[in-house]
Amino acid sequence: MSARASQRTRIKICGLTREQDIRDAVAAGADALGFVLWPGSKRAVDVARLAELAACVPAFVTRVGLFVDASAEEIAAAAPHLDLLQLHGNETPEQCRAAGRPYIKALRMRDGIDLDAEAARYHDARGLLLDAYRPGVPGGTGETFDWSRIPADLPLPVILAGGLESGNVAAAVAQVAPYAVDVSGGVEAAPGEKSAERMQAFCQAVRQQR
Ligand SMILES: O=C(O)c1ccccc1NCC(=O)[C@H](O)[C@H](O)COP(=O)(O)O
Repeated sequence: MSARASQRTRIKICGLTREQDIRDAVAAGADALGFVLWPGSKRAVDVARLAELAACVPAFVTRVGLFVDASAEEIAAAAPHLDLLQLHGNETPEQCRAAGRPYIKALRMRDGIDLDAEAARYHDARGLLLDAYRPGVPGGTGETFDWSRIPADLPLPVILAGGLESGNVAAAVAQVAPYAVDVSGGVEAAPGEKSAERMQAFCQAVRQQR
């Protein structure tokens, strides 16, 4: 599927830690919800908490588990509560495949990254999530990157991430026409605590554009 297909933009809200935030995100119109299984995150949940939160997600909303260089055992323990993996570390294509689950590969936009080559390496990914690069920080930086660096004809769906919020997401969608947008810090009241108003504003801004 072309990353720039003319269809509605999917919305993923990442870093959910509270049941009410899940209800508010779904009411706002989120298509997918992300749960951070990396213990180093301010938004981390363990598998027991993931199980509780995942049980609150209604049908037809995708439960995405975010991992950073996790072991196969760690992924397998969480997988029963997830629909999709988001592999956000330095996982090789072989490690991604070894998880045996549908996955999206997060790529941080370091200088010189060749997205066409990365798309070929991760050809069986369900999409490429493109995020800002800050050395030593695996993700959730709240920073944008230069969207003009994204080739127009990538062969995988593009999930645009990094520093999006209600004030810039319409411009991002207009410029990149991604398959989906991903937001975490831009819809928070505090780390790990989403704001119903900010999620509403974000989803409305996306919908007004495409
Ligand atoms: O959220 C984190 O703490 C995190 C930690 C390690 C890897 C990824 C992490 N978050 C990723 C995301 O929340 C999103 O996929 C994306 O990076 C957007 O984040 P933001 O810039 O805050 O909107």
